[in-house]
Amino acid sequence: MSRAVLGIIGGSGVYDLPGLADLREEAVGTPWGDPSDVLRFGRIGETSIVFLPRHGRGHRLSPSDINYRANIDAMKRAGVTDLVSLSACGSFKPDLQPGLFVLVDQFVDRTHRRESSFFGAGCVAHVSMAHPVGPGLVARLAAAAEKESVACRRGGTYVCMEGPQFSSYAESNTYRHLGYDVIGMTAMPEAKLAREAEITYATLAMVTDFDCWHPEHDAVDVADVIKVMHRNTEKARRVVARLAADFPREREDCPAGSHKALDTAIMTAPSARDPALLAKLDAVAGRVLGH
Ligand SMILES: CSC[C@H]1O[C@H](OP(=O)(O)O)[C@H](O)[C@@H]1O
Ligand SMILES: Nc1ncnc2[nH]cnc12
Repeated sequence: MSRAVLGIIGGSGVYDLPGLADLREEAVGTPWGDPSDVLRFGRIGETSIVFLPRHGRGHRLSPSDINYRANIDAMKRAGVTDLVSLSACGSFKPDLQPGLFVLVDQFVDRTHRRESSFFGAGCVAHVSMAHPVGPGLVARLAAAAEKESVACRRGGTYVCMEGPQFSSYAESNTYRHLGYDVIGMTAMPEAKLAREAEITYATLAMVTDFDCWHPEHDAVDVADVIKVMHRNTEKARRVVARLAADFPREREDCPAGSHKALDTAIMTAPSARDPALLAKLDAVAGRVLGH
């Protein structure tokens, strides 16, 4: 058993987490480069919290320029066991309206210019992404939203596009006809890297717009997203505060296997492993590599 530490990654419009007790900031370096910002450490009740704004304070980083590996590695170094990702998203369903929160349970990765694995030449690993979010963490988020009377839908598929431009009408309709629920630009490779790092992950997707497919709504622009996020941010913070207040002291085993994702994932024979890559994997894979 290990002590539970709750990580929060803030997305568009969520650049801080007010109300953390014992707040301190630390620039955490990683072998993969610098995370998007300093990590903010604190506590809500007895639960340790680590907060990171994924685009950096002031929203300096575009989705394609975020160093997702550094962000997840830094969270791992900070001891994070469970990670909640807050994300603005567009909706493909008439009943998933702006203002609604969606606890997505599947992702489709359409990104193409991001580093999406800690592993590679010299240490090859294949983790399962069949069930990318932690069901226990999702259940806790759903309970927190309910207690805070924040409207929240459980389940849904988030398609992650490269961006930074929003989708064309043809793309939007294609995703809609494929049955996807929401669209954003950041959950991938974040969720994949969290799984490789054996961190339990969940996305709280906050609907801000109908992208550009809806005949009764204008095509999304940044002003729409900001307007809705101004209303969403306070709700998201309340859900996080409630989640933290009710969080267990010890890390719970994840039914999706996040806590032991690397048990059977590494293919490369010990004798064929690259010492330089193994050194970089000290935090992410230290449990199985014996660092
Ligand atoms: C400002 S609209 C597009 C932007 O918003 C979402 O960011 P995040 O997931 O970090 O909340 C979307 O993925 C885009 O990065
Ligand atoms: N329609 C949309 N497409 C991609 N990312 C988004 N973030 C918020 N709304 C979005």
